[in-house]
Parts: sequence; structure tokens; C-alpha cells
Amino acid sequence: MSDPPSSSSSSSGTPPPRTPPNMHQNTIDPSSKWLVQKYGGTSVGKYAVKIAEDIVSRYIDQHRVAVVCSARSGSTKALGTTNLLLRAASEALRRPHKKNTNSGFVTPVTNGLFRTMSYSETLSSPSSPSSPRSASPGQLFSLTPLTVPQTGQTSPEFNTTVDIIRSEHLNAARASVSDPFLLEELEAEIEKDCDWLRGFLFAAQVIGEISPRSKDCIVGLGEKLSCKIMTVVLRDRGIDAEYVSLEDIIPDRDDADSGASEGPLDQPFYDRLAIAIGDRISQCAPRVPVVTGFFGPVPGSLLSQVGRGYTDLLSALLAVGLSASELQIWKEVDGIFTADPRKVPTARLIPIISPAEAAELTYYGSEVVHPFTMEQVIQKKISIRIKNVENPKGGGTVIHPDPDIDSPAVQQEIGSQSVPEPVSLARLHELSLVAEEHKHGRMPTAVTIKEHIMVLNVNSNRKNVSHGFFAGVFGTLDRFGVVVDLISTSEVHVSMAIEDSLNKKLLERLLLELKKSGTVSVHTDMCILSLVGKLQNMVGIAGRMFTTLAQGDVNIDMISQGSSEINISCVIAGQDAVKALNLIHQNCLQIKPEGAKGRVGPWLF
Ligand SMILES: Nc1ncnc2c1ncn2[C@@H]1O[C@H](COP(=O)(O)OP(=O)(O)O)[C@@H](O)[C@H]1O
Ligand SMILES: N[C@@H](CC(=O)OP(=O)(O)O)C(=O)O
Repeated sequence: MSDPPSSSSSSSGTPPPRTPPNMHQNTIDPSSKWLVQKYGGTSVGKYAVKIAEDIVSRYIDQHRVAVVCSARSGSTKALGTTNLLLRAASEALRRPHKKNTNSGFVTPVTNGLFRTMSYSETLSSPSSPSSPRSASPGQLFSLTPLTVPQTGQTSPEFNTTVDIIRSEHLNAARASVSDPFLLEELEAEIEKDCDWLRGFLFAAQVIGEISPRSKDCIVGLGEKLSCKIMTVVLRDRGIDAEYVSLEDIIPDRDDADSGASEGPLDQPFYDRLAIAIGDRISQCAPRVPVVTGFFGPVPGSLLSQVGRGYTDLLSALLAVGLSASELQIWKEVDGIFTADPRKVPTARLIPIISPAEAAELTYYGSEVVHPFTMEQVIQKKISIRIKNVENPKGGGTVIHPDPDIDSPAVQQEIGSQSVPEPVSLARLHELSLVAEEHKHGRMPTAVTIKEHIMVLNVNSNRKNVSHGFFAGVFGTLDRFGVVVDLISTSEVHVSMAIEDSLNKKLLERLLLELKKSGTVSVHTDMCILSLVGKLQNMVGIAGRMFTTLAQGDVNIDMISQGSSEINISCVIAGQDAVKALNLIHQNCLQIKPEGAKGRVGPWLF
């Protein structure tokens, strides 16, 4: 199937976009380092104007700034563009197509007539090589003629979803762009992209299939639309910005020389990709590149190999490719907290955290950064800073590559780069006590919850030595592609916590297979509670954690502690999640005001 319509950037050889007379020409020293700023879906969805006026404009005098955007989310990620695109894709597969007995398929057209359309027509692309694609001078994006199959009498189900996506983006454009010429061009782009989407979904409906790669293509439209709006908002505010789509950054499968899109998604692949992305984006300077957080045909598909939140990974690769001074990830929270601040009102911002702790938090529910992101930048000694779009002056949380994050040198470096928030004396006192506790390794770093978990228990049915038991159980899980989050075993028993995301039929088949190894029981509506930190020498911390849960009448279904001792985890009922988070935070992560050596909680601040 065809790729989405691509738009030009000057780096790909097409004419530069129109420059309004008041455009701020970035005069930054070309040898200065790049700063990569990634904006999450809800940030770019709610605060595009603020990002342009209060953030990017303040950084461009001292840094070469590259912006990466996720697909827009209006209020929550669940209601965001990516989810709408996925919904449209599944709607396209739901409606059965009508087959013409002769040669092709019947498709309605807008004038109410029907004509027979051949496969090749149905699949013809608005960006096919025969279509003129380049922009005329002064145009922001390239123009591609529409050869989209039109709909009429029987509107496919996905049309309503595409309409929502279309109007959400048109409304956002109208609310945030004042230059009528820029707005007109942006509106045309949005219309064109939505028409492409309808055509693509229509073709998918006709053939009754969406491959993983086609799904990636559909999802990638969210990042394109979002970046097009962001580019125009920046230009509307006088910042010389350039839209860059990276859909063709991975060489095509047919490109025999490179083989880059074949093979595993391993480190050499990421290394090559980082160099290619860095080369492409560095050509944009002095403009501010606005880069789609989506990238082309990843081996094995982006959604299945990298998963949701892939724009963090793209921004990490860009930071590596540009040897950036820092990767900033802008969100709607001030940084990483000692617990989810939306669930634990007393949670504190963590100013600096090690990559291992940040990764553990990410895997166990505090999805502040995509897990693959850290590895890419940290190994190149680039720091990640999580910052809040609503509070740009806050220092945020730094995930620092130096393993000795408590060393004075690192602390000084972090302090010198952040702009501290104004804090009360009482708060300063509390923070210094907490810092003291951390320094002496007496306090965990954070507590986190991963929801929507089920526990599978398998009891071996073997009557002799059980060495084949685990192999049988894990072989089955592997065949079903099930990832185990937590595990606890004895010789004849295994309990596994997995994400409760399998569809009913698949789960039934999985259970049938597991029953070949033993008796199986399932507990649903559970969650994983994890205490994260450098817990190696924290004598008594596990006792305190489980006593706290017992005192709060929280039943524990399963316990696990890895030998790396970076976390202690347990499975509890989903309905106890918020209560348990608050109890553990209060008893294991807070210091009483009169001093660290005194009695440990509970108390209320
Ligand atoms: N320990 C934690 N620290 C900070 N945020 C957390 C933590 N655990 C969970 N969260 C949640 O992670 C979310 C991250 O911010 P958000 O701006 O919504 O993400 P995105 O950039 O993907 O739109 C917040 O909703 C916050 O409640
Ligand atoms: N839009 C994609 C990619 C992404 O990274 O999103 P976010 O930055 O909002 O987590 C998703 O929803 O998964």
C-alpha cells in the first residue's frame, strides 16, 4: 500500500518556505551544540502556542534547537489522535466489502454513481512517483494531487473517526495561527492528509487487510499532522521553522545495498539510524527543524517492536545523531516524582535519578519515558531532562548518565543548568532531609503502580523431578508472545503477573496450552506495586513495605525481589492501588520534619 503524502523540507532539496517579513532569523553560532526538545501528545495538543512563545523562543538564542512532536492528544492520551487512528484502522476491517463478480470492486463516488474500480486504481497513491510532489516557491509543504477514492451513499464506519481527526486538527490550526496565508496552507495540508487517510483505509477495507507496516503508516499520520501544525505555529510567531518528516529515513526493503530495514532491531541498526537522522536534521540549521516523532518502515513494525510512545525513542536517536547537549522531554508534569503526583498528593519531584531507577519506574507503570530511550542516550553520555510545559522555569528531573549521581561534580552540573523554582523554607528543610537520607542510602527513590494486571498460577502435574516444567510453561508463553512482568517460583509451582491485554479467545487458547503443564488458575483485576531505589543495603525496607500494606488491610497476592535489588514488587488487588501507593509513600518515602534519625512515619504533611 502507498505511503502517506510526504511534504517537502529544504533539506530534501525543495524550495524554502515563505518567510513572513517579521521572521526571527536565528543567529545562533553554527558551532554551538544542538538541544533536542520532544513534546508529548498532551503537551503539543494543549499548549502549541505556549511552546512556541514561551519555550522554543527562549532557547533559540543560546542553542540550536530541534523539536520533535508526538501526535496531538486533546485531553488524555486515550482520546488522542493515535488512538483515533488505530480505531479508524480497526473500523476499516470491520465492514465487509461488496465484491463485483466480474473484475474488481464496487466503490461509491460522490456524485452518487457507482463504478467498478480495479485493485491498482484503489491502491494508487497520492504520493506515487508519477505524481508531482514538489512545492512551488513560497509554499510550506509540497502539494500532491488527490486520487483518493470518494465515498457517497454508504459511508464507511471509519469516515466518522476520520472526520473527528480532521475537525480536531482544523480547529487547532484555526485557534493558534493568525497569519491568513499560513493558515490557508495549513488547512489545505490537513485536508489533503485526511483525504489520503480515507483513501488508505478504503483500500484496506477493499482488500480486507491491514499489515503491521500499513498500521505503522496510518499511525504515523498523527505525528505528521501534529508537526505541520507546530511548524506553522512557530512560523506564525516569527520563528523560522521547518517541517521534516522522517518516513523515508530507513532505506526501502528493495535497497539491496543497505539492508537497513532487514534484520533485527538491534544496536547496530539504531546506531546507523541515529547517524542518518542526525545528518538529515543538521542540514536544517539555522531553521528550527520540527521533526515527526514517527520513523519509517522499522523491521518487524514500529508498533510491535517499539510500541506506543515511540517518539521518545526517535528523539533519543536524534539527540545521539546530533551529539546534543541534552535531550529534553516536555510533559504536563514537572518531572519524575516519588510517586504519580496525580494519585499521591504528597509526592515530591526527584531532581536527579539514575538511568537504572528511571528504567525500572518506566517498566512498572510510571511511563514518563519510553524504556528504550534511556539506553540510547545514556550510553552516549547525554542527559535526559523531563520538564513541564506549564512550568518551563522549573528544573525538572535529570536522568544523568554518570553512575555516581550523588557526586558533588554531578550535583553542581545539574544545579548550574536548572532554574530553581521558588520554594518555602519548610519545603527547603524537608528537601534537605530527604537529600541527606538519599545520600546515606536510607531511602528508596519512588513507588509506582502498574495497573491492568492478571496473575497466572501453574501447578506442575509431574510426578517426578520437574526440570521440564518451566521450559514447557515459558515455551508456551513465548509462542503466544506474552511478556511476563513479574514471576515467583518453587520447584512445582510458578506464578506470573502479565498485562491483562490479551483478547478473550487468545487467552482461552493460552490457558488450554498451559494446562498441558499443570493445573492453572487466573486472578484478574490486579496491579503490581513496586518500590524502586538503591535497596541493596537498606536493611528492613522490605519488612517496612509489607507491614505497611498489612496495617492498611491490603492483601498481597505475590512477592518478587530481583537480585539486582533495584526494586521490591508485589501484586495486590487493583482496587487497592491508590490506597497502597499513598500508604507506602507515607511510610517508606517521607521523613518526619524534626529530623532523619527520629521515628519513621506515618504522619501527614
Ligand atoms: N512517578 C511519576 N512521576 C511523574 N509522573 C508520573 C509518575 N507516575 C505516573 N506518572 C504519570 O505520567 C504522566 C506523564 O505525563 P504526560 O504529560 O501526561 O505524558 P505525555 O507526554 O505522554 O502526554 C502523568 O499523567 C503522570 O500522572
Ligand atoms: N503518538 C504515539 C507516540 C508517542 O510517543 O506518544 P506520547 O509522546 O504522547 O507518549 C503514541 O500515542 O503512542
